[in-house]
Amino acid sequence: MAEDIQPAPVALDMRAVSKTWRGVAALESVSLEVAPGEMVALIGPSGSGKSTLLRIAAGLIEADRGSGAVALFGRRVQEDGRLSRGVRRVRARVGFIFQQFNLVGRVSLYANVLFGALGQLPGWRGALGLFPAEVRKRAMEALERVGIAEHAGKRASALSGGQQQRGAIARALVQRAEAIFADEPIASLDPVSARRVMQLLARLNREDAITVVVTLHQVEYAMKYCRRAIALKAGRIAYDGPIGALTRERLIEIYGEEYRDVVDEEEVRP
Ligand SMILES: Nc1ncnc2c1ncn2[C@@H]1O[C@H](COP(=O)(O)OP(=O)(O)OP(=O)(O)O)[C@@H](O)[C@H]1O
Repeated sequence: MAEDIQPAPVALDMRAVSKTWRGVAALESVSLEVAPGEMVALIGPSGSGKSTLLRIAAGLIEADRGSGAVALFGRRVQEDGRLSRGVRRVRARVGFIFQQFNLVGRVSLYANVLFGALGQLPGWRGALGLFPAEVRKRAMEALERVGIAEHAGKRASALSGGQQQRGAIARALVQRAEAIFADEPIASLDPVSARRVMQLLARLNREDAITVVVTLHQVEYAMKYCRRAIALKAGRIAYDGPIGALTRERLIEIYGEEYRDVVDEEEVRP
């Protein structure tokens, strides 16, 4: 008898998700799917709901009661505004990267990267800092991969923003994250560091098939590194499709009339 072939579960599946903060709607019935191995830019004006969406997707916050289900790799994260009981296990499959790097400043970069493996160890080993040799080897390999191994022994707080951000990505590698959700990872970085971080995310997506969802303020970066864009406007999906089809007029619809001036100014620059 032929075996049933199960389709691979989608990496992120959100159904009719709404979120209201003290009476203000941040997300209104948002539904989307991200396939494993995609690299998706989440764009839209300030306050359009990008961070809220990413946090709900990772199970860091609960959606409103009455919302549909959110699943990662076929596992329930939350439904009807309640986190599922297994949410920690599901969350462990996602590396979350924040604008402000989120490393522990007073310990070494190396220790921060090791922390990525905490979920894989029995609690007491992690608490005592007893990381097996194999994990320590993986931590150094991850630091080499992101190009900052020579800084391993430095306190995280002594590193530049770009180095800290690459450290956060190395931590996600040690975590063996299957997806990386990056919330404005380059907003605090200079253009050279920003490019490095985006190149790194694109490389991990390409070489390791890590699913990447990245919120970006700069549309140019989205165009350069992502094939698909999801645009939010006032908590609703205003665009979901190939980045190449995001025309100037569509962008003006998303960002408002003033965006026309931004584009025009850029066009007349020598
Ligand atoms: N913790 C919170 N408490 C109250 N309101 C919040 C909270 N977080 C977000 N909001 C509100 O929800 C809406 C969406 O915010 P969100 O941060 O998700 O947007 P965003 O698109 O990520 O914005 P930005 O690009 O400026 O980071 C905004 O009106 C914001 O003020």
